[in-house]
Amino acid sequence: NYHRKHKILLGREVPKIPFIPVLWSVLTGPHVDVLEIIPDKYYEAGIYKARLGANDYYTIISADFARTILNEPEDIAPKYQFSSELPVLKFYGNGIVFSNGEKWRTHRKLSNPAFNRALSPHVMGDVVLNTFRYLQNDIHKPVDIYELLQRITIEVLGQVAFGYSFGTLKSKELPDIVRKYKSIINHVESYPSYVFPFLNKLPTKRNRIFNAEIKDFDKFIFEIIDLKKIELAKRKKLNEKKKLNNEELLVSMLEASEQENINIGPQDLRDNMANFFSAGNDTTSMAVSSSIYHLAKYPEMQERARKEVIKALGNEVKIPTAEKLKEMKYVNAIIKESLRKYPAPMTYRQLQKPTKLGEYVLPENSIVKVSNYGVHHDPKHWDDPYKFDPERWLTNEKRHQFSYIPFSIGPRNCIGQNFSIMEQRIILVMFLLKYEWSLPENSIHKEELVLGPAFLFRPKNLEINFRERINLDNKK
Ligand code: HEM
Repeated sequence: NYHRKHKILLGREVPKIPFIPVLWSVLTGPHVDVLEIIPDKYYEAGIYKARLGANDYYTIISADFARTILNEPEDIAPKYQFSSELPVLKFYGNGIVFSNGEKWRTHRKLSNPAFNRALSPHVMGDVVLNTFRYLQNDIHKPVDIYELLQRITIEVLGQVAFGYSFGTLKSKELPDIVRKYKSIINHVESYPSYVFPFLNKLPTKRNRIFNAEIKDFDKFIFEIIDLKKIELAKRKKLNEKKKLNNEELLVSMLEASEQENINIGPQDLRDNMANFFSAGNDTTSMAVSSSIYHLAKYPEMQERARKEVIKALGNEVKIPTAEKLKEMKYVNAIIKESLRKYPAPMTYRQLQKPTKLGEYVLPENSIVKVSNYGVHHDPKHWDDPYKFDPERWLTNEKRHQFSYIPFSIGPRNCIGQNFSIMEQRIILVMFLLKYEWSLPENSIHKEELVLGPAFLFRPKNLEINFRERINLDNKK
């Protein structure tokens, strides 16, 4: 009667995941929603819900439902607002990733010019060359590939975001600020802090360390912002023709704010730098880890990819051009397939109006997660969905536009997707030229990639054996 009186649509009951798997996932640290293998009954519905703490979370695994949610204007399906007590918001602040409304629109407007310009492969390529030097003396030992890729992506982001070299590839010892940053991210991803928010207020040792690390990270970013502002003002005063390198995200944002006459304060700049930094680091590291892992598991794919690279670039280690990178169809199919199997699973929205999804009606204020992982494994759109198969990208088969959404689609899609694709291509192509690689005999990943307990996908101690094909003087 209440529903009828208030003209609220009624829909079918959304299938619910039983409490035990949800609890298990919380205790063991989830990496994919709650379910790693999604039963067909949920695919028939295209949606399921799970109760965590005080809330029901609706998870969308159908391409059609994903289209409905992701195409909603950003004020109808805004990002879900986590409580500001949570470590995730203490680190991300009110930057582009979690803000909504006018704030988000301003962030996006000021960030667009930097991400829309054509990228040069040289900064990334130089970092990969430094990686080869870094690995040189230890190449006979197994390499923790995810850890190595984090070093690479952090170094690339430091240089591209604010023209700063962290020096992650100079020695095994990580620079102090990078160690703190990684420790911050570990805490941000700790699941109990979401389910039992009161834990974040307790004066525990971990909370104290976290707060101190955030303070140090902020100090570091604020100093860089000040430096760039001074440099920019100096150049303007001298009316220098030679501009600052506006390929750097920070400089580009400062310039865009002047041109658009929008005053962006240091806190907003800090928040956005922290957002670009963490949104672009572990995601890309995971994507390349998956490509390298699958090429280790399937040596015939590795050989085929290498042949393609050598045909395009010659049999020597060099930085590829952006045009050459696009030509390599098989390498690009591997990258696409890696992003299909292990996408970034975080897309939380809170509906501002009741929303109809097929036979279901989600009430106003529902918390909805579009599961890129779920959508990417729907047997309606993917044959043998759990199989790693780059071949599926080499046919002309037409697919539902929303069946493949590793970077999301719609107003809140990933602003760094071209950046990441370029980075993945450069790393993979240069590694294929420089090394051959395989899984160690006793690898726990022989059958399937074993994931660690984290919010984003992350391999568990993935070691790879590398063998040098060509040395740095291009001798075989
Ligand atoms: C393989 C690599 C990457 C993947 C899979 C990925 C995936 C995604 C996804 C799914 C979203 C939407 C999140 C949501 O709706 O809640 C997103 C947003 C975002 N990504 Fe990425 N991303 C990657 C790399 C990057 C890089 C390299 C950067 C920056 C340097 C970046 C910056 C961002 C930002 C700033 C947003 C928020 C955009 C907005 O809300 O307007 N990402 N990303």
